[in-house]
Amino acid sequence: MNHIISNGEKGQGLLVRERADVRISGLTKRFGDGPAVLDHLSLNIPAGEFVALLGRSGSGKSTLLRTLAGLDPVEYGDVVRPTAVSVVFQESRLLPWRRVWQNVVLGQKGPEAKKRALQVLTEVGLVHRVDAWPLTLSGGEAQRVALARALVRDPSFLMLDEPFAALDALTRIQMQALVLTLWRKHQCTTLLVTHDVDEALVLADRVLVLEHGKIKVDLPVPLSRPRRHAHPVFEELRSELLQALGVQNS
Ligand SMILES: Nc1ncnc2c1ncn2[C@@H]1O[C@H](COP(=O)(O)OP(=O)(O)OP(=O)(O)O)[C@@H](O)[C@H]1O
Repeated sequence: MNHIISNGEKGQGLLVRERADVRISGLTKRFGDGPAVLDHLSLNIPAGEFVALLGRSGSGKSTLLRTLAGLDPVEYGDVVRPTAVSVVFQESRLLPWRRVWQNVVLGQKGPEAKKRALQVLTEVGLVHRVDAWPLTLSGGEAQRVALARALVRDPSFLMLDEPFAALDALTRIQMQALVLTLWRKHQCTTLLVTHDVDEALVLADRVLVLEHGKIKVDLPVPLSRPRRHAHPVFEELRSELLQALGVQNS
């Protein structure tokens, strides 16, 4: 059943429904009297697609994601997205006074909840830390718990806001591989916000660049996975994206 969460002054606002595709049309967002951060932005993400969103700092990536998640209101325009969504942020946002498994199934108690936590913690390779306290986890482990907490809700739309930005290079590569495995298994529509062009090209079916409140570049990645950085098409796409971001390609 469709359910309108917030009625826009113009457009329908945010509409949630069972289907797993995402449709955005004419989305406009400004803070106070400032310029439009999102300016009549339109975008469709078919069910199951993995999309990466790049853009310079301050270009509105997090604002778009927060709006899709329902954390910021839709004031102008229409957003239609699946009911079941999960978001993973750069920081794991775990409650330090709850054990790992309790953080995963926040609010649920009893043996069934713990069993479910064990299932998803196994998927993210962290079942051995099920009873640990968050403060004893490494940064990578904490993000695995955040991923498990996202998965436990069985999302049909998964949003990742620079989830690996604070991790070292090796851990980031391991986490990228994990995200691909989880995406394949769960087949959820996925939107990854990142600053890392190579990360976008390794993971996504399609890479977007946000600029002046609009999608400036919408680039399909016609490469099978696993992807090699040295592949000529990979290098071509990297150059194109770096140019779009105004970065010199050395
Ligand atoms: N709550 C807010 N109040 C006022 N301005 C805001 C608010 N949130 C974001 N902005 C402004 O909106 C613009 C876009 O911010 P946003 O965080 O979406 O960009 P971003 O592309 O995610 O940046 P970064 O890559 O640095 O994380 C920025 O100019 C920011 O200052």
